[in-house]
Amino acid sequence: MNIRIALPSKGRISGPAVELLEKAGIGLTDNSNRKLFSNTFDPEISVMFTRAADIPEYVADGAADMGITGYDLVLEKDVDVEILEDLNFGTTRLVIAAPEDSPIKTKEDLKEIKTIATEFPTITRKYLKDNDIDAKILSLSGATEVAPLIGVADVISDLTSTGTTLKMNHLREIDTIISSSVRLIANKDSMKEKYEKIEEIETGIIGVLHADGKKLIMANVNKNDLEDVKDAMPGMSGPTVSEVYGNPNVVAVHSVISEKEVFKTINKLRKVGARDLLVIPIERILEDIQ
Ligand SMILES: Nc1ncnc2c1ncn2[C@@H]1O[C@H](COP(=O)(O)OP(=O)(O)OP(=O)(O)O)[C@@H](O)[C@H]1O
Ligand SMILES: O=P(O)(O)OC[C@H]1O[C@H](OP(=O)(O)OP(=O)(O)O)[C@H](O)[C@@H]1O
Ligand SMILES: [Mg+2]
Repeated sequence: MNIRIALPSKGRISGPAVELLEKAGIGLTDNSNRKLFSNTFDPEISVMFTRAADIPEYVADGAADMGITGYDLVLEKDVDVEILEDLNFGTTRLVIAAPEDSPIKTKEDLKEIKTIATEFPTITRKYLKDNDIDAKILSLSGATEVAPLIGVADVISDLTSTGTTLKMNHLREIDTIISSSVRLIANKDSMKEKYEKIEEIETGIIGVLHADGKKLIMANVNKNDLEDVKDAMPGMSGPTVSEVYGNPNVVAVHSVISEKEVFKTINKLRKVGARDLLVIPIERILEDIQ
């Protein structure tokens, strides 16, 4: 069962997409720059590199069985693909923004606009229609922020994440059209014909997402201290307690904890008598550990 996955060839989401596949065990065997295709460690899985914006169409028409790209781009292309997972990177919002000195200050004021400049005409057109705003769309392919400054549009719709670009261009947010992040998508026919393999890939990726920000913490404790140690472990699944061979008074405990809890937990554990503490990175979690 051969599966082809479309990955972004450049831009901010390209590196993280490749890294996610690698962590899921689907490393690329030939990732030299500018290659359009690569095989992976799994002989049934290959990847193709294209612009992020083209991935929704390639997946929809079956040129690729699966893809990794932004939700904004899937909506903009208005194609029918299966959205499998939110991959939690490339997080951004498509917003309407107006110059700081413009009379357009609130969503209600948008009724007054004549032109809106955007790289996302499809999504923006739908927003205008849903909100009864009668304005012309100026479709641009980048640097949308300059449009109001040079007088070709009253407002823009553009992506923002930190807000720096809007601020630098003296633009003020008026409304959020959509929130977006990177998604794992699949072709609908492939979902039927190659479900088993697609599910394997999805499971591998989910495992990496679950492991994100988690550590395995291990320690030896005297049996007498076990209750205190259990209380000190914020454990998502436990803690798990195992016998230490040859030492009947000591047990080993381990637990999966959030990275943020590590410092506090180690200190607590030491105070209640835990020793031989280990904090270990986790690559993948294949169970639903809560
Ligand atoms: N400032 C941002 N913060 C987070 N994600 C973003 C940001 N800008 C764009 N993205 C997301 O990155 C994805 C790819 O965008 P795009 O193809 O424009 O790549 P890029 O990193 O902007 O590179 P380039 O525009 O130079 O090709 C889109 O889904 C988009 O939502
Ligand atoms: O809120 P911020 O963190 O400033 O991010 C927003 C900016 O990021 C994107 O541009 P990008 O860097 O992709 O450049 P581009 O316009 O050339 O695609 C987007 O089009 C905004 O201009
Ligand atoms: Mg960009």
